[in-house]
Amino acid sequence: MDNLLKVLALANYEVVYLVDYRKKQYRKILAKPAIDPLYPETGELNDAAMRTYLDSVLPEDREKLIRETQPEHVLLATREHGKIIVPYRRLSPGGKLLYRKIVIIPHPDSAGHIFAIHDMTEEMQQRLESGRDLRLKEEGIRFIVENMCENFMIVDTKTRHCTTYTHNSRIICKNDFDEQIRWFAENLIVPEERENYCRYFNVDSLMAKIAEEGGVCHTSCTVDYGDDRHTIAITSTLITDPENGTEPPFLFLYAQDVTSVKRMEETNRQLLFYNQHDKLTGLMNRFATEKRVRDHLHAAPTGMGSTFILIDIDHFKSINDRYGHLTGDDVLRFMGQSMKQVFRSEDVLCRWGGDEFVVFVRGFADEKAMRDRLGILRKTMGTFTHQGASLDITLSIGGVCLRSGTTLNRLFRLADEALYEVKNHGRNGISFKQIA
Ligand SMILES: Nc1nc2c(ncn2[C@@H]2O[C@H](COP(=O)(O)OP(=O)(O)OP(=O)(O)O)[C@@H](O)[C@H]2O)c(=O)[nH]1
Repeated sequence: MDNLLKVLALANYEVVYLVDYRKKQYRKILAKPAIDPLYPETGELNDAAMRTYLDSVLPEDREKLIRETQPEHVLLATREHGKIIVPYRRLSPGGKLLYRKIVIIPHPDSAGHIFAIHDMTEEMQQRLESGRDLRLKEEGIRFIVENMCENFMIVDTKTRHCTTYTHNSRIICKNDFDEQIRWFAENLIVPEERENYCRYFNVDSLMAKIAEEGGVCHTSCTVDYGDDRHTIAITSTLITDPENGTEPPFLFLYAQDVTSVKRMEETNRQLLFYNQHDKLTGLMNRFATEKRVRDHLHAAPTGMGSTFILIDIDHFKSINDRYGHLTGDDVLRFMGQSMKQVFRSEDVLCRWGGDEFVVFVRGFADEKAMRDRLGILRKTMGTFTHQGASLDITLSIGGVCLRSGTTLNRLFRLADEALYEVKNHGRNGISFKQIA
């Protein structure tokens, strides 16, 4: 009995009674210091004090508590199982919800039974708190999943059974992953991507790819929704069942429509491009060129050469006047293409304005090589035809090759002087400013 009391005292008991069913009496044998006044000291079973206590038990738990503490049930159940545990809730006199648990065991030294009432309020509150935390977390995850991933799929890698979650009523959900992938391929994926799509979503190779790429892998595909084409980004990863960590993992795939993001990226890319380039020829514009040349000259080591060339289409105004503005535009476009063919991609090629063009060659000041390239450009421009007839386009070109550091203003002034020499000598020629 001493041992038993010690055990009970260690547990979070509230009060311990000895109940004698034969004498129909109960007696309090142990209680916490600040005991609830509703617990009577001693009395007869079903007396007024006991009924008052039972009245404080929540109605939905009361019936079960009465039933399980009936003498016949207690005698039978404790003989069979050794003890009875009945959890219940009651209200304190101040109206506070209390969680209790009654443990009934036969008294080792007498015919009676020990009724130990445990206070479980704190424990239950903690459990409810953590349960609520978990529920909130699950709600949060559900929200993220539903809003971020419009569609996702969980695939049992052992059986290939898949569950597809989708907001898209057009998607027909299949139970088998391979069948689902086939359905997507045949009904949504654009024909030119179907083969690759099916190959990518082969479970074994996808799992190998996930492992190779450190746990997550991404792809994108183009789908057709009627007249609309969408870009869908698909992320694949593996998840394990938290309840059964030894089972093979599940494949988790989620898809996001990134069409608007892609469009925005493309618009931004175009905006950036046309901020620096001339729309008609695709060459760099004057603003971007000035910055590029200045940046280069600023960073270039002393002694690094550079070439700056000004090119003017001869009598361009009369081309416009004779053949129309649109043909003039064609000539300008042709000039842009020809410059790109003749010079290297790292050279700065610019439409300075109107019919005037600039070439800036970084780290290179070989006049002969430049004259050769400009010769090809002049020849190419001479091949321009309009409605089958040659327009005999000629160029006036002034340039300067400098072997030492300088400024953009100086380069421009020297090239401009060389250009005017050509113009003063009847156009259609090349002149390079000689620097002593
Ligand atoms: N078609 C077309 N014409 C343009 C464009 N920008 C400028 N121009 C025209 O280009 C012409 C340039 O004339 P000018 O500066 O007199 O040059 P030019 O006729 O080549 O005379 P020279 O340089 O002395 O041979 C002007 O008539 C402009 O209207 C354009 O984007 N498209």
